[in-house]
Amino acid sequence: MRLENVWLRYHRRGPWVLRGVDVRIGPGEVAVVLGRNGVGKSTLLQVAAGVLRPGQGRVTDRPGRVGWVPERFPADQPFTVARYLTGMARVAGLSRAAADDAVTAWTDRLGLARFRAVRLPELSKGTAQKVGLAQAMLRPPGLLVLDEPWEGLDAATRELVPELIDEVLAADGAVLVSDHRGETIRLPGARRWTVADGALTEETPSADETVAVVEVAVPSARVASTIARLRAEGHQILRVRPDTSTDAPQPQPSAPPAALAPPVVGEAR
Ligand SMILES: Nc1ncnc2c1ncn2[C@@H]1O[C@H](COP(=O)(O)OP(=O)(O)OP(=O)(O)O)[C@@H](O)[C@H]1O
Repeated sequence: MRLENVWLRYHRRGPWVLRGVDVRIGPGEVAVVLGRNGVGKSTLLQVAAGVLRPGQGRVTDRPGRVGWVPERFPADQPFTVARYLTGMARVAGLSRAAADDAVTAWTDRLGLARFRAVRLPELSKGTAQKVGLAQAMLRPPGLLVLDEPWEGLDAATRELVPELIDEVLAADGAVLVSDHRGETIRLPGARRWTVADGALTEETPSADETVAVVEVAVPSARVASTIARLRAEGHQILRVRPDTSTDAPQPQPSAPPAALAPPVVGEAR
């Protein structure tokens, strides 16, 4: 997909928010959009997603299926979670049966199962954000656009966001994500676009930004505190999984101590 000389302003005589943005993103690529508050990150994402049309310039080769997660999910709609998501799945072109399956799968995965019969306006902000995330993923998108997706989410769902991004990339989709909390700073392989004064510049990655994934094992009781400490040190938590080796025969006394520790925390720097 390419944004070609894109200019955008919200009012006829208003200031230009985007001034001649020219950028391209390909299948399997993720770009993090950075910049100070009010600089135009959301505006850029909305142009990319097709929510806003540029005043001048154009967007070409946008994938057919776009998943758009706005900064604030518009929860002021008179539907239950299940009705809303099923409707969105149908709009995305799924058959009734496939829509039902997708809604079940995504509400389960995002911890929304017990909210299926709850009306959108009654949801907390974080739960509504999860519905926004589910809605974008019901049908695998060729372009996933996430505007500050970590805002208001609980810790477990925040962990899931990089996983969802990876899944879209693995299926050759492209992902754009804005971030003012620095959560994506170590999204492995992400391009970094900075918006300032209406223009977009791309940082060229330097060699010391390459990442490695390190698995560490900690006692179950210390998982939460370890995650908090690693995050505070600027590491990205990729996933937390139980240690399956506890199902295996007991290790011999000579086995390394790591084999005895139950859960494993994966992290990258
Ligand atoms: N619907 C709108 N009508 C008029 N002006 C708008 C509208 N939406 C955004 N703007 C203005 O456009 C500029 C860019 O806003 P935008 O939301 O894209 O910035 P942002 O970088 O995403 O900010 P934040 O980090 O606070 O979300 C701001 O000056 C904002 O006030």
